[in-house]
Amino acid sequence: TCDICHCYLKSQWSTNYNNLCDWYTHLLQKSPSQTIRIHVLRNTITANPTNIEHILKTKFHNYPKGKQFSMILSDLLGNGIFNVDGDSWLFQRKMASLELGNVSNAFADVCYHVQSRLLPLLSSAARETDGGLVDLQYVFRQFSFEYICRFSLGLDLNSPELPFHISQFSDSFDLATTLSATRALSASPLIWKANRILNMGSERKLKEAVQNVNFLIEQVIHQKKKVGFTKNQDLLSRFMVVSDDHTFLRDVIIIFVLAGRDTVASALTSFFWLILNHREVESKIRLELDQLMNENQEFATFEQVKKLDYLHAAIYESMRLYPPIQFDSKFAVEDDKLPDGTLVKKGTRVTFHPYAMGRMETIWGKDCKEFKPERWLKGGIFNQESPFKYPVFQAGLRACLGKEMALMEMKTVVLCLLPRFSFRLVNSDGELQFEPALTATVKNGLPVIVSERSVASLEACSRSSQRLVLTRHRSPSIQWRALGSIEIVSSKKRKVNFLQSISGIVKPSRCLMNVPRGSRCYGKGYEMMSNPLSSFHGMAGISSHHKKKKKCLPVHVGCFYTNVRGF
Ligand code: HEM
Repeated sequence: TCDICHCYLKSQWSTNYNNLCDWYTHLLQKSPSQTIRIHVLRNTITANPTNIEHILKTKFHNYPKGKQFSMILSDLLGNGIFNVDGDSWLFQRKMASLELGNVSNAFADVCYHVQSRLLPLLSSAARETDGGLVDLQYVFRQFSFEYICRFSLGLDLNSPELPFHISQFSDSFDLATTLSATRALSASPLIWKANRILNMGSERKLKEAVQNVNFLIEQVIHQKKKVGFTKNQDLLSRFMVVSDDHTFLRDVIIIFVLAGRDTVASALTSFFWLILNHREVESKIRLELDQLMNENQEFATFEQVKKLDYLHAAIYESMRLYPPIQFDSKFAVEDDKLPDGTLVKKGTRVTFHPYAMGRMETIWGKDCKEFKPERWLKGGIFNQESPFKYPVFQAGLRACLGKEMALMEMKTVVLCLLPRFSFRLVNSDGELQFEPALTATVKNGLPVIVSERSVASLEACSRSSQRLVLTRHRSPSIQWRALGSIEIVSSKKRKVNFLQSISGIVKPSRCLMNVPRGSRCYGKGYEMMSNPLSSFHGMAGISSHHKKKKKCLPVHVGCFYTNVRGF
């Protein structure tokens, strides 16, 4: 008799929505209590922050992960922290939080990893004529997998002594997570359980993949025992000091690989998709970095990274709209009543939905669907919201332990990539669509054209409708050559042809940039449009006035600049 259940059972939702999350979002937006119930799934789904505080904090002990969840992932995750409740969870949490507390140590490692793996990979792609085609989602998955292997297993992927090729591990790991996730999609748990007993179909493949993963981790443990591990900084070595139980060690490590890999890659993928669709945000990030770093500094320091409020806000904002873990469930131990009056029966499931929550007007206001990092800033400083409004890292006693590390890792990647490369989306239309997986995975990846900024830059402005901010580069004097002339459109939308308006040297306090000698630019807020006519040379830089005021200068540029050095 329930319309929602009817629609669910007949999959009628799929005529209007690309995925289940969007349909749930629609239902939650319509619900006065921001809570719905799918009776046939015995599932209460909520996007109500007060309910979430109740589930994750006030009544934490009534809402453990539950057997249903741990059974689905038990073959891969064993008794690792994700998959257990009670004392075993508490012990692992204490141990792991010691390890994850020291983000500044991890920063050095992330930098090393970005420089030795990520930058060379993108540079080689960018060297292709007209830029190289790369799938950023794939690149980020590889990067975060390799980094988390370094962090948790201590594997140096540049070392000739690596006990196996990293792709062996990542392929088996991928297969095992995908097949575990598909268990949750089967109509009844009895189906996959029967297949497991009979060792058939995807269950047979899952068993083989898990055996491979176990074998490879076992090899690492053996190698560590051979060469010694007490002085090592990685997570496995730390746990090996307190335990010799290989199954326990394996379970601990697997969780970290899972927790730290796909989440970060997913967050980076949607972040890049968003900023490449919102060039003004990308430009503000570049500007913020530029203002912070010294003239000849190659990479930001840890202390500098902590000061990047705008970037921090942009990352939070992108995960508000695209949380890597779109929803999460618990199972009620006893009957309960949520603060909004919804009754929850013992043994049933309660799901909270960060993806839907990011789209709720009741939480974020009328502009909730817009990508606006500014909503996180007060007077230019990042302003934290309640984690129950934003449970992207979960909240309460079981909140994500790797949050700080993940944020630092993401920021480091963004800071290293943006000044060096330009990215252009291959498919810039439409919304992101996701595949069914444990963490949000973009369907068909994120193909982009990457080119090195020092060679051909400002390519962002190839479409006249795009906005960008020209920022001062760190090198002291920048020679640049732009092909095409520029037309300035005043704030009154009166077009002034750039070449016609040549009449003296620009005043530094009022200009967009020091344009060719004799050219004139007007005050802030003017927009420029292209009109390919001729080429000119000059020095580029943002005026000290704007730098001091930390103001961004929005411009429209419609031409392709080539041979721009220094931007
Ligand atoms: C953007 C990146 C990340 C996001 C969005 C994220 C989100 C989450 C969420 C939602 C949970 C709760 C899962 C549940 O209990 O069902 C969680 C737990 C956890 N995360 Fe993260 N995570 C991220 C990155 C990381 C990283 C990099 C690490 C470690 C290297 C990590 C380590 C953990 C651990 C150990 C837990 C289990 C905590 C517990 O059960 O007490 N996470 N994370």
